[in-house]
Amino acid sequence: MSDTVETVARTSPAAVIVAIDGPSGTGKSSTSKAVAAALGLSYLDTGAQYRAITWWMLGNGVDVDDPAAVATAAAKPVIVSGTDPAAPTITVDGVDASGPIRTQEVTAGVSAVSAVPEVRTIITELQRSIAASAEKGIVVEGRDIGTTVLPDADLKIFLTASPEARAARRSGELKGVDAATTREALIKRDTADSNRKASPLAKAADAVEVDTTELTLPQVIECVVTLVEEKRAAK
Ligand SMILES: Nc1ncnc2c1ncn2[C@@H]1O[C@H](COP(=O)(O)OP(=O)(O)OP(=O)(O)O)[C@@H](O)[C@H]1O
Ligand SMILES: Nc1ccn([C@H]2C[C@H](O)[C@@H](COP(=O)(O)O)O2)c(=O)n1
Repeated sequence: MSDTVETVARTSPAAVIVAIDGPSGTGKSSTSKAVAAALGLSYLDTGAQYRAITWWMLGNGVDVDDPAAVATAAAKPVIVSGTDPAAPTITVDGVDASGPIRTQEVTAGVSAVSAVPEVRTIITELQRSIAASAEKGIVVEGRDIGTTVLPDADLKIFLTASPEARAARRSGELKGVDAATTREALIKRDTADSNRKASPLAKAADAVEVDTTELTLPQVIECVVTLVEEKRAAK
């Protein structure tokens, strides 16, 4: 029996596992949190976990551009994710990391750290165990959830949006940073995440693709809630 089959078998039969993947700024976090809250499911932001391990590396003098050094240190930090969609949390060695993991320094280093296979093995194991303990089910968002972490998920969604739309959304958050700079930065990160060898950003063959370019956030949420409800009814 594969790890994933065990994961699904340990959750209640009514539990629904939803994988939401896609490039940066497509709306994964906003959508996943809202869908989980609306349906009483847990929520896991896997990008936050990769950011947390990157933050620890930076704070502990590990060169994030040295894959061997990152691999050697990968098992040292203890990362804990809280899965309440109304108040998701992330700690590293017991310290709240929710603010520091969003800095530019972490954003610039996270693609290199998350490309290291030893890092992915540890974080993937953690993600599967969190999904397995979500009694009512869970919405897990990231880059490789449908392809690698939870290939037997009940529903897989792949969100997309044009680079222009994604840059405009991010520029709205990052006051003072122009859309062209933001666009270049997110394309650079997507390219690195899509081209790494270890479980790259990719759409699973059985994922439903939702292009959010012309959709409002409430429209995307409604679309995904409907898809989850259909899956639940068919279980
Ligand atoms: N359909 C939409 N229309 C307009 N704005 C949106 C839409 N979806 C998300 N946003 C906004 O875009 C920004 C990025 O969304 P979000 O953080 O959910 O994306 P993400 O895919 O999780 O990004 P990342 O992978 O970089 O964490 C947020 O400010 C969010 O409110
Ligand atoms: N399943 C995942 C989730 C995230 N990553 C990496 C790649 C991203 O650039 C980075 C930060 O994610 P974000 O907070 O922007 O969603 O983490 C990954 O490799 N696999």
